[in-house]
Amino acid sequence: MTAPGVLEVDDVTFTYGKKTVLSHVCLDLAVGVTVLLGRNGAGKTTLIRTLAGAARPTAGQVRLAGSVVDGRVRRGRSALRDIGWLPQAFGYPPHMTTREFVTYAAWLKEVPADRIGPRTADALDLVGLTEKAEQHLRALSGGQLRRAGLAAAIAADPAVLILDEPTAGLDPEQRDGFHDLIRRLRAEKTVVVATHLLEDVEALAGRIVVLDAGAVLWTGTAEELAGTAAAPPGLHGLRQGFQTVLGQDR
Ligand SMILES: Nc1ncnc2c1ncn2[C@@H]1O[C@H](COP(=O)(O)OP(=O)(O)OP(=O)(O)O)[C@@H](O)[C@H]1O
Repeated sequence: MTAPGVLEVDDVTFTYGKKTVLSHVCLDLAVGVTVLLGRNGAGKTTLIRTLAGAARPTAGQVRLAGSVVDGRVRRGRSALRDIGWLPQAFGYPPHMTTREFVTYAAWLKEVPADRIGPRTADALDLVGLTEKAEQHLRALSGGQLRRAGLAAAIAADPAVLILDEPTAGLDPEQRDGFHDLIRRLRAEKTVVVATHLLEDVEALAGRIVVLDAGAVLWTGTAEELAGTAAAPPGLHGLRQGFQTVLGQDR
């Protein structure tokens, strides 16, 4: 039996027609933060969608606590209920209030009726949107909207939280706020963050998985990444390390 919260990626391959976008990806994602780092087009979003059960692998499986994550209900309880997902861009009903949006997300994830109110309140509190709870989503700023999306993703208190480029397009202050939030969640959840920003890697630490051309090229810590370029940790060292790791592919 796998440890609770471990998302197993077992030899996952994904193709669009003849184009292979993920190739034999194997990962065990455990409690804490794992950063999926890769250049544009490396396959991060495709892997994220596969982890979230939004895309079914062409071959291989994703499993959570032994249940296959593919959108189908197995043994009466879908693994998807335990997975929260914040896509890069998400559609939202502009006339819904923030509270209605998060409440709806909790309902979709089948949170028991008497728990929906408290869970929604907790999620809004965690992302700092309690004061905006009765505002329409269309009135929120980009950063607030992203936080509303995060509140929706955590509304059912999932064991796994999957975030696709959560800090893209945010200003430095909003980005710091998001990093703080993720650091708070990582103690008890399996958090997977796809990014191409080394600032995210530096702020979130955790485990790094470098994805390139659809394959896992390297895994390790931030210190180890900088170490591949014999550089000290820090943004500059991470950049040098990332380039060194990518260069090893050629
Ligand atoms: N619907 C699709 N049909 C065909 N090819 C696709 C489709 N979606 C993505 N791809 C291709 O799959 C590859 C991986 O894309 P993906 O979006 O997963 O990468 P990414 O690492 O998330 O990139 P980015 O950082 O730019 O978001 C790219 O070459 C992309 O062009």
